[in-house]
Amino acid sequence: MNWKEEDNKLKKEFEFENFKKALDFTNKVGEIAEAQKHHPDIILHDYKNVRIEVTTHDEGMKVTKKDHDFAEAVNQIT
Ligand SMILES: C[C@H](O)[C@H](O)[C@H]1CNC2=NC(N)=NC(=O)C2=N1
Repeated sequence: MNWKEEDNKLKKEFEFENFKKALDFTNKVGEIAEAQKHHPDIILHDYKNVRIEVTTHDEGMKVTKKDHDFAEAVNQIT
């Protein structure tokens, strides 16, 4: 599935084989966030699932091109 837009956020759920892979992915997402200076909420839950949610705080919590660019960069590492 691609990213869903809900509550003024882009959201996507990822499932991995195990906790280590989920954590590694989480760290890679963090690198992208730092590189783009655009930071998501990253929820690692049920030991092997990661939910990413992103919105643009500087625009009053609205979805902008920055969020779409961020989502595309995350898609590239999955
Ligand atoms: C100065 C700094 O780059 C800005 O405050 C950045 C930080 N990371 C950010 N992350 C997100 N999701 N939205 C923002 O508006 C935002 N602004």
